[in-house]
Amino acid sequence: MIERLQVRPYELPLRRAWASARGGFARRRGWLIQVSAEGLHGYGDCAPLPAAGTETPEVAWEALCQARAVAVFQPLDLLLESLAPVLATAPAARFALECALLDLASRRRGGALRHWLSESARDEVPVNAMLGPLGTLAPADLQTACDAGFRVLKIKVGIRNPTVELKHLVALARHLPPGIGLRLDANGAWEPDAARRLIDGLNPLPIESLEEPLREPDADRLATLQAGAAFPLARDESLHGPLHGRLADLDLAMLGVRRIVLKPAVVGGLARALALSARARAAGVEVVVTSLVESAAGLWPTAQLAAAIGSPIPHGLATADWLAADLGAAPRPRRGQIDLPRTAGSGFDPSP
Ligand SMILES: O=C(O)CCC(=O)C1=CC=C[C@@H](O)[C@@H]1C(=O)O
Ligand SMILES: [Mg+2]
Repeated sequence: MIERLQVRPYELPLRRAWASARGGFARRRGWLIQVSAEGLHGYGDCAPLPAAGTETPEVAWEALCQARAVAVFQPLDLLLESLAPVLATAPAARFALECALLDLASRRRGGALRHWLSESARDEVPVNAMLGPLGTLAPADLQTACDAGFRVLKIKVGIRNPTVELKHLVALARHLPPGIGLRLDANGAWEPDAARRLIDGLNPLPIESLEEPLREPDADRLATLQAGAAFPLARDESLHGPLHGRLADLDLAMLGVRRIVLKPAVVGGLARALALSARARAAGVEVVVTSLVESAAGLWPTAQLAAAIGSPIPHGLATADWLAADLGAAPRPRRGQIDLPRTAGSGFDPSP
């Protein structure tokens, strides 16, 4: 039975501004959720980012207020169901509440959250380095990430002229050690012709994947591009535009791409992301989990989800260093992976 649900606002500055073809941000604002029962606490993070596909902060706040109003004396496993109508359009709020409930439930059981999600969860998660926008990068930046043990380096593209960007990528790739791949994210920047030319130019380079190449990403156009690409194309935010309501019964082999990117705060929670990933992998589609550049309270359960999914492809969870302050100790990669603790719950504990 839930005894208390607290919602605390926070605001965390970034060390340097985040930039992408969809805009950026210099700070992350959200709410730390704490659910309490029998002397134990569970935590979740609601940090909406509409550009990535979540609800607005106003809609999330409304949903959290409703949750706070009805939570006390509810059984843990019934809260989300009782709020289904309001949470249907508030995935970041739903994610936060579910994380807090599952963190508490797994602490009560004395096991790690990943084992609540899957008995065969791994204890470590391979992750990519997130280097930021291409225009800011020199070979030394890539070398630093390689020296830290990352095998996949993610770079934001689609911000400057495509010909300039291609030249820059060719120059950077010349300095890459063997076995290192570049993960590019265009965040929907290009028209089909520009995307086609870019992909032709990228094909000889060590590109690990390319997220969201197209401004209008319909499945046929993506499939044509994918057929000419030597690496996986991935859908991320375009899973949640017009497709969103149809995701539940969509054949995921028909998305036009070889990979999907799942952000549990956009999908509406850990269990939903896990189910979607199982369907994707059964359809032969690769899955990558990424953060929403949120606080440690959101990053820990997202890393637990990635461990439960168990996909060997590096996940986008090395974002804690982008924040100049945090709500607690965050998962930090070592040698290109996050090692998850054996302790009960998600791994998050708030700083005193
Ligand atoms: O994937 C990563 O390594 C980090 C997460 C990440 O890149 C993103 C998080 C939030 C918003 C986006 O700009 C971006 C993405 O589109 O994947
Ligand atoms: Mg992306």
